[in-house]
Amino acid sequence: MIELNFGRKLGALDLQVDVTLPSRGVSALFGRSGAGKSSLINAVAGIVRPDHGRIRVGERVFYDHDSGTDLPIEARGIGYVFQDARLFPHLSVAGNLRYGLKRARGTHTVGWDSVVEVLGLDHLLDRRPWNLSGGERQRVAIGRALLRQPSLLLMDEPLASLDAPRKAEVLPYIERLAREFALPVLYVSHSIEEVTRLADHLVIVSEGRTVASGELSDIMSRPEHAPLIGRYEAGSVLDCTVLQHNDDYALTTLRFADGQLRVPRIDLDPGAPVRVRIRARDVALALSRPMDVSIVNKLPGRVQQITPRDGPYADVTVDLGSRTLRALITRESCDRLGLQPGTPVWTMVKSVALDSRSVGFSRRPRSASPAQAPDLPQKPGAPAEAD
Ligand SMILES: Nc1ncnc2c1ncn2[C@@H]1O[C@H](COP(=O)(O)OP(=O)(O)OP(=O)(O)O)[C@@H](O)[C@H]1O
Repeated sequence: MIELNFGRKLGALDLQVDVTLPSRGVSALFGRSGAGKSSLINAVAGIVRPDHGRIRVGERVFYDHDSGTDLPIEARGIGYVFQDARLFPHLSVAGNLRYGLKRARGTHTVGWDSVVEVLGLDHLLDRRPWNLSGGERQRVAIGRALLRQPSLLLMDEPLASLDAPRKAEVLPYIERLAREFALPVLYVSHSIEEVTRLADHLVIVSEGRTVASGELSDIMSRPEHAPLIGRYEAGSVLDCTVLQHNDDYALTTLRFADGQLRVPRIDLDPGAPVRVRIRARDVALALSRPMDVSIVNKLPGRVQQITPRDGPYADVTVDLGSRTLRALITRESCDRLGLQPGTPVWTMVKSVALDSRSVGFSRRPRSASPAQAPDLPQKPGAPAEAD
């Protein structure tokens, strides 16, 4: 585990961190600009020294105020990827990668060939940084950080300087590295779309404090976090697998623990793991099974919690069986339908709300590979397929 329990006053920022993170997979640090995310990972890297507390990564104590332990930056075995690639302009791509390898410490577990393959760098090795696109430069920077054989990879908004197409190009590489190399990644971002695609664990940072920490889908599903995530973007995250495609209608059916979802066609084989983010504002509720509506995704459940917001809206959390789905509806509709905790309802999600741009489908980095994808049982009472 990674134990981060420390504080530091930085100008007006009172950084107070208290979280335990898993020692594998991607832990995202999410929060608004100025929340303290960079300061937090800089303390882990040894660039910022805490005033008190403790930082431990696995068995290694990086910082412990009480015992006076404060490992120098070089001794921490950290890989760091910044917003800008910071490559050496006079070195080729291969030269930049070799620089990482030369500075490696400890056992070499990350090999040159696997880094080149996973990050798609083979055809770039002889090129100079000025000759690369922004996305390619970031892939080289990630490769260089990995070849240092880090015990922890820190990534501070690594896509922030890229335009949308370059972001889309680099994201699958980051997903893949988290799956292929068994090292923890701390990933700083203020983009919920990126976080949803990449993270296993989510930490919300607000005004210098770590205000929520837990499994991504759990933290995303809690209405109290909506103001921190952004009211427009807040919603639920469902881990699914591809069931089948309908080529005539260009649709794909996904399966998850509580039923199925039909979405615009996605180019993945049946069995492939996929993560779907469903915004609360895209979910409607009905008291009986809607028969004559165009919406194809209809899932039964029970109201679990109703959280009225200031203004016209209420957040309704619906228990689908083993997962929850959040709906944002008006308080007026809530009253008109007489919704209470326990009320049976049908949730409805338009397929067109689940396109890859607005939602972000993703191969899940840490789930089973397509060949091993679990054959999820159907919940009794769940519809045989999205109808
Ligand atoms: N050494 C310092 N002295 C004074 N103030 C500092 C120092 N370091 C950081 N701060 C302040 O702390 C606040 C948080 O900065 P930080 O970069 O950690 O936030 P962030 O969440 O990463 O934001 P962004 O996404 O914009 O990078 C900022 O207001 C910054 O000015």
